[in-house]
Amino acid sequence: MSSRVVRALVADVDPIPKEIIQEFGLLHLHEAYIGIHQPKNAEEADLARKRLIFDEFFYLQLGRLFQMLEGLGSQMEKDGLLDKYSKPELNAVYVEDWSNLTKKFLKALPYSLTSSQLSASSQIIWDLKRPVPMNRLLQGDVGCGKTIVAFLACMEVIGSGYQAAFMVPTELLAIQHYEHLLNLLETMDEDQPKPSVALLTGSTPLKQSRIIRRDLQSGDISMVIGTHSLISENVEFSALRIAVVDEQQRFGVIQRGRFNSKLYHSAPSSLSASNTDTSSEGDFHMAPHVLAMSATPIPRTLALALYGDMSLTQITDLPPGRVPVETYIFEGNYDGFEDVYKMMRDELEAGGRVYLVYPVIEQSEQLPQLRAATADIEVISHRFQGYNCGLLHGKMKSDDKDEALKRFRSGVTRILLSTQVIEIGVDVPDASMMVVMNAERFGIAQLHQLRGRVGRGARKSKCLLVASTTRCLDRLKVLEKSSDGFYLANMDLLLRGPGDLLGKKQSGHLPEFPIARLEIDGNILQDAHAAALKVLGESHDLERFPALKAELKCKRPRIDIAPADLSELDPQIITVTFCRYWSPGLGKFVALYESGGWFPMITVKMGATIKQTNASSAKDETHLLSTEIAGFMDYPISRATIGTTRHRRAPYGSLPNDEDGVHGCSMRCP
Ligand SMILES: Nc1ncnc2c1ncn2[C@@H]1O[C@H](COP(=O)(O)OP(=O)(O)OP(=O)(O)O)[C@@H](O)[C@H]1O
Repeated sequence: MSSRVVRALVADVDPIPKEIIQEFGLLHLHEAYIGIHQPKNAEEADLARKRLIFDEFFYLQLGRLFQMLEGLGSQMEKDGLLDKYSKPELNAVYVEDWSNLTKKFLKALPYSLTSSQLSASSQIIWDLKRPVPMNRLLQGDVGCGKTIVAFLACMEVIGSGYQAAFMVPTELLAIQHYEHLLNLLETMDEDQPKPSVALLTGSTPLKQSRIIRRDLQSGDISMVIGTHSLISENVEFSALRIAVVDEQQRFGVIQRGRFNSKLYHSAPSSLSASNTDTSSEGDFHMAPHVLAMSATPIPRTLALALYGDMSLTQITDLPPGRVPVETYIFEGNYDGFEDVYKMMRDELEAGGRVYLVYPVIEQSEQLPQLRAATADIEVISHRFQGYNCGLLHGKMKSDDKDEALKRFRSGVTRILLSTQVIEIGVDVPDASMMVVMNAERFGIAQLHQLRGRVGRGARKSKCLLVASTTRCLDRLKVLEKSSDGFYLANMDLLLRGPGDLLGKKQSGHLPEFPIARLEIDGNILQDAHAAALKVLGESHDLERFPALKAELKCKRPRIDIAPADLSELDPQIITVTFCRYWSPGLGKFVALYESGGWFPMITVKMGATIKQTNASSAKDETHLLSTEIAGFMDYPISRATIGTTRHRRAPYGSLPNDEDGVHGCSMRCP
């Protein structure tokens, strides 16, 4: 059968331009089809496979970039976008041209930025000065100093009179960042008005949170740090210009995207008096810039496949003076624990501070082999008399958690028994030892994160991983050998595949690749990305490559657009509702859009604002889903196609919640 099909193939079927085929050493598509079915030798089979994989990646990258270009107005913006992706190093604003506030903040830091931090900040500030919303992922190994880069970005927009929001996944982290920022602002020169900063979390008392919300709306507060409370509907900003999402892998695409509905409408606030900003009136209705930060390094291949529509910035160096954490693996038997306790005692006697990390808070009958934090505190206190022990876990009240961390930070407690609640972001530079109980319960990337809680100061630090059985020792050994998060992530990718590495939440957003395997085909993906940039660089709208354009169109989801009454549509405010199942019973729905792919693109009329609100006739579920679409609005928005749509499963990926392959996406006028 297959040989008959192969014989019937027309030779001239290749939509990819000849120059790309030559430059990237590809087989012609016809040869690839023959080669994959009837290879003459292994080399030909390999080349055929490479070509077919290239196509899988190429159309994905081309589709995303094409969508992004479509969303931009002028030729200059389009050139700018392609330039940004092809030569990111050229798009940087040097320190002299940062806003006065940012420069003063930089000057007040107790250290100099590393070269990676400086170049990341310069690239981000370049983006902030453009009238197109930034969508950037800042990656780096644990403890590399991403927070300060994000703070600088916030200062830049505040210095230009706008507001900044900084969202983190836990309260503990929110408090830590808040206090850190206040300390830094404290040391700044007095002659400059200082930004007012607020902390908003689920535990903020109602009265206080009302005041904060009022001041955010009026513009009296320039920056807010908090948990996902920041994206709740009742938080409104007067001029939100940047949303920083720390530890972005903890938030879904949906939550990140919610910032997009917090468009800014009003003129810049009081701090703009001293600004050097070049923003124009044209960005009046712009969605905020989004700076996502990821502490679990993701191999570049995966990042491209996952976030092909985001600019990527990596911090590749660590602050000077860091000594790599020494890692030791122990078996959790009697001798193993005696060795561990001995090392702990030595560390404490030498003035160090120790984290003990447990997989569970309380002992469980089902899993008696797991050591539990609360159950162990007596044992440890007894064993290490003379050293105060503290307890920290997710079930404690917010104030108690904060207090426990403060006591550890100040050295009142020298041993902190904790769960993985400390895994992300906790920064106690004097902590010098970490012991992880039942270490086999944690993934490699997670252990690397945990280990990153020590070795953050100049003191030499150690990490002791205690495994329950000998069987698990080998898997943990990779941590003994390497302290490079990118290397470990690559190992994880190779050993366990992208699904396990990313976890369910993130890997659900990976497109499907029938032939390619991300863990081994990363080079082809990079080539495909470069090829897509090249093609679009030569012809933004692909008019010069009609066969390619036609092919791309076939690869996008098919959409039937029903006619709708446009007369009532206010082009300034359009409400978007996303229904898993399209239902004509939901009232007068109009609109949505013409393309899809892995992320559907929402296109709205020039100058229009998408405001996401609750559709009045919608039930709860619809409302919930209505917020999901916001997650896809990471694009500059410029054009509208009005109608009601249904589309089939995207051939190169699927939409979240794509259970039956049929979606309805609707846009509704208010
Ligand atoms: N250039 C620098 N020189 C010296 N210390 C620095 C520098 N940059 C940051 N630091 C310090 O390094 C520590 C780690 O920084 P930060 O908390 O920003 O790391 P991070 O990248 O967010 O890491 P993690 O993901 O582990 O939380 C902090 O104590 C910070 O003050």
